[in-house]
Amino acid sequence: MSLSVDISHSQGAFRLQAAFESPGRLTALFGPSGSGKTSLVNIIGGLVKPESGRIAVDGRVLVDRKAGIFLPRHKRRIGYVFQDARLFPHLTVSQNLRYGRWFTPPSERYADIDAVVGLLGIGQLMERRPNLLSGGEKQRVAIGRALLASPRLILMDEPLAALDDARKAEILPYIERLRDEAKVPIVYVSHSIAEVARLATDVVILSDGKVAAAGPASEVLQKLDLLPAGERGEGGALLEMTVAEQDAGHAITVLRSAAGDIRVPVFGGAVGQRVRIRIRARDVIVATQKPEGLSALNIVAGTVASVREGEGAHADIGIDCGGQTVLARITGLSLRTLGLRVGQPVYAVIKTVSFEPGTVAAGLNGEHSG
Ligand SMILES: Nc1ncnc2c1ncn2[C@@H]1O[C@H](COP(=O)(O)OP(=O)(O)OP(=O)(O)O)[C@@H](O)[C@H]1O
Repeated sequence: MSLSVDISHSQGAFRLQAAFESPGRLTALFGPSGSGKTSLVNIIGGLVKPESGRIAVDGRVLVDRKAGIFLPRHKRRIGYVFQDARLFPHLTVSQNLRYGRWFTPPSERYADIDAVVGLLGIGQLMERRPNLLSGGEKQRVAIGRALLASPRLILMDEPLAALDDARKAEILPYIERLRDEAKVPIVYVSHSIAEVARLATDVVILSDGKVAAAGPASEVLQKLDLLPAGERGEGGALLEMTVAEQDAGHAITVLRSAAGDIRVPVFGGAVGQRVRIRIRARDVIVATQKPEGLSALNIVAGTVASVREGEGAHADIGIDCGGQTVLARITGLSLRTLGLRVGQPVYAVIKTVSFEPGTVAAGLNGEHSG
């Protein structure tokens, strides 16, 4: 899959100038309020014609101002999912879903209704009208309707923003399945690191209309200073691991990767299941010798791979643990006291209880670029 964007556009005093390439299945557009996320979504969707530039999805050009190409909205084959589900109130779920298919020529329909209903777990809702659905159920139906139009790209603009935490938790696994099984690239707008860390294969950080960083989620979420200020404390490493053991007696799950074992509060996956965990940089302690007599259950050996001193009193230490990088945010004072330098063997210490629900999730199925 591929999404290629290189556009500029002015709206009043605001100038959006965005260029990035994403090979991933779910590209998160991430940034603070007013950074240009919705403007970019509107340009990708064809609601706004950019002053200059080009956008292509899987090699298909949606707009290329130099070449005089501007595909109108209805020819872009883009499925939208907004914050509010926007279902037709007078139609049942089944009718809402089928509505999505009307506008796609039969020869171009790839989405099968039974498969979509199964993917989103909405089979028991088919005869209900939207007013009898919970917020999370409505959003699942809205995703189904978008998917049944057999789109070539799905644009999700803060689809969870209107839901409470319990409803968010309910719907996230379905978006993960969509990402892994639907074989259609997704652009996902959010300003929550928790969501982005869970879902994104690739991340584009927008700041004041410009791309501050773009690349694989595991790399971009380590650039703490580029993350929106309010979310910086949530940034850190994303590690791909496998469920190795369930220690029911202690309500702990042991995860394994080349980085070593990590113990997290019990997570319901089966042994062998791939998971992705987020380790916040602020939850990691660096030790130059293996600590003993410590309550923290996770002591992971590694080597200092990078040292970046921030503008404040802190420093970000990248620790290579068996090929995956764990990031630690420590004070500049600790950096100097410990004399940390690239290549030095160290231990990353992480408390098990720092892995709250949502920091451990199903891993990516299939290849990164899918
Ligand atoms: N039609 C318009 N005319 C002039 N300025 C506009 C127009 N639409 C948006 N803007 C400005 O463009 C900037 C980017 O807005 P945009 O809605 O894209 O940001 P955003 O990142 O999606 O924000 P949020 O997270 O709050 O939705 C803002 O400063 C906004 O005021």
